[in-house]
Amino acid sequence: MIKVGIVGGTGYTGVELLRLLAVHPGVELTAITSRKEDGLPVADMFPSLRGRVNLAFSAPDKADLTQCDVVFFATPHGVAMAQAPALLAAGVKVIDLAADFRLKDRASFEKWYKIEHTAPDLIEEAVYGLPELNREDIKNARLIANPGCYPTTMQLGFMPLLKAGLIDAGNLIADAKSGVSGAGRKAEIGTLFSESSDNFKAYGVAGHRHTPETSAQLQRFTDQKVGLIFTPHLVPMIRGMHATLYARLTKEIDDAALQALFEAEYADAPFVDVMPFGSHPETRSTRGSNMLRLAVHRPDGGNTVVILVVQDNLVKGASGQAVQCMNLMFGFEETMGLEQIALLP
Ligand SMILES: NC(=O)C1=CN([C@@H]2O[C@H](COP(=O)(O)OP(=O)(O)OC[C@H]3O[C@@H](n4cnc5c(N)ncnc54)[C@H](OP(=O)(O)O)[C@@H]3O)[C@@H](O)[C@H]2O)C=CC1
Ligand SMILES: CC(=O)N[C@@H](CCC(=O)OP(=O)(O)O)C(=O)O
Repeated sequence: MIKVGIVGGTGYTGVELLRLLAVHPGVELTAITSRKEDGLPVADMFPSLRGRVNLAFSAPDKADLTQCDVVFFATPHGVAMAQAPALLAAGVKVIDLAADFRLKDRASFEKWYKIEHTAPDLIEEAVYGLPELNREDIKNARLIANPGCYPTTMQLGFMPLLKAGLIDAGNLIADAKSGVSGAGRKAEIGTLFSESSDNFKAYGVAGHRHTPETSAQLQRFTDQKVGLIFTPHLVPMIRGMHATLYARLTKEIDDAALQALFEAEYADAPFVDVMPFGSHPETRSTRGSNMLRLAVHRPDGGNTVVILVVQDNLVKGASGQAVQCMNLMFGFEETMGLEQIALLP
């Protein structure tokens, strides 16, 4: 059994980590922090965890995280970078669900997140926690930068096409929609029921911080300069993400070969489901599960490939992916504790 701590246990990704880790056979939860709820039993705040999590929240300065084997940061950007150096020095592995270590270019991080990086020495060491791209590096990592939810869909959709040199890398388009839980549990006008229900809108069209994250990662797979237009939208559902990705083919390939390319790429990826060519994945087929499903399309047999990608933003888009990384880092089966089937209807 490994000892696990969670910083930020009261937020949406924090409680999702608790849901997954409470029944993970290789894990003992030993510390869960909250600045505001020090001393409150976790199950008093989240009755879904009654009888499963018997700990109380502790204030961050009271929790002895150095006793843990691994600490997850389910916190806003900037928290993990302040605490990771001391934890790593004490031999504790760190998985950050925020963006502190996702961008290798410090200037780009500071531009997009508008905070100074206080642990720049760790940026190079951090491993980007997308197992389908970095499985071997994750196994040996001490520090994981867990990907953003939108970047997971975009990378897993575009990567096989880029690797095969089939598309114009300079003209990638991603039109993506997120459920409201993607914005976290903090109070914000835009996520009020009366603002976000029965409504649909784009945001961040002029530039979103997930564009540089996705472009930088995809750049590893092509010699062409990656150019990505990414438009996020907020949809009136609680969980779920749907990305529609467009790419222009630059080489001849038939539909069967295109499908075979994706199937071969993800043959050993337990959480990527390549659906039949031309099918229409639904977000509800992933709700509460760590599966990402995708389907390849080619409208009118032309030279535009459309990839449809769905996932649960809180599971494969955040906490499930973080547990998948933990499994790899500690030699557990990659799927351990992550085999939930999506909730229907
Ligand atoms: N929601 C999603 O779908 C996804 C989120 N992410 C990322 O995961 C991280 C967490 O997101 P989410 O769970 O949605 O956020 P929430 O706003 O729901 O939760 C944030 C948590 O962090 C704690 N917290 C806030 N500030 C501090 C601080 N300075 N020090 C210690 N703890 C703090 C809060 O607890 P308290 O106030 O009780 O201390 C709370 O538990 C973010 O970086 C987000 O960008 C990534 C992918 C998807
Ligand atoms: C719906 C919504 O607001 N979503 C968030 C993304 C959540 C997320 O994944 O944040 P990080 O990857 O940066 O950690 C947003 O667009 O800012």
